[in-house]
Amino acid sequence: AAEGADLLKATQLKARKKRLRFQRSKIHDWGLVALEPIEAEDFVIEYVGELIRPRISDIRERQYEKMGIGSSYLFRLDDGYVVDATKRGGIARFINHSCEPNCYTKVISVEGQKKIFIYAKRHISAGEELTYNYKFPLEEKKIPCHCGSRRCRGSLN
Ligand SMILES: Nc1ncnc2c1ncn2[C@@H]1O[C@H](CN(CC[C@H](N)C(=O)O)CC2CN(Cc3cccs3)C2)[C@@H](O)[C@H]1O
Repeated sequence: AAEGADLLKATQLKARKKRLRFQRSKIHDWGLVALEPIEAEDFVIEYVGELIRPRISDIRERQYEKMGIGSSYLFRLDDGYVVDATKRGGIARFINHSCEPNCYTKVISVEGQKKIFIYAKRHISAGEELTYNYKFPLEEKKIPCHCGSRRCRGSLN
């Protein structure tokens, strides 16, 4: 019964899929833009990728670095697991970071499978670029942030 409810919930989330477009970003390379207004707390999109164990993600991260695809499309979960959208991923992987984001992410277990859902933090107008806080861990080597928001922290990590 619980499984069914989860599945139903996930399906309902899917049903309200928003019209989004992948295009050049003012923040970095490519980004995702809302083609229609999105209400606060609305479900926007799922961050689809492969769920991989911590060890595998370390190996892949080194691989991606070597292949020069820069910071990969790895979305780290709190328990160390990672959703890797590099090879098999949805367009959510193009959402950029902002220090004042208009979206936020939630990890929900659907039938025991962890999924990353992205919701609107506030009303988003058509034409706005979607952003969420990457919450990267602090590092020595800084990635400068170009979110352009007034309270920008200056770096992603
Ligand atoms: N507020 C920000 N300020 C500066 N840089 C940002 C910001 N927010 C995202 N970033 C960059 O974007 C990567 C996250 N990327 C999100 C989409 C990206 N815009 C894209 O076009 O692919 C995914 C990674 C995978 N990499 C492939 C590459 C494409 C071009 C050079 S490397 C980018 C991050 O790791 C950053 O390097």
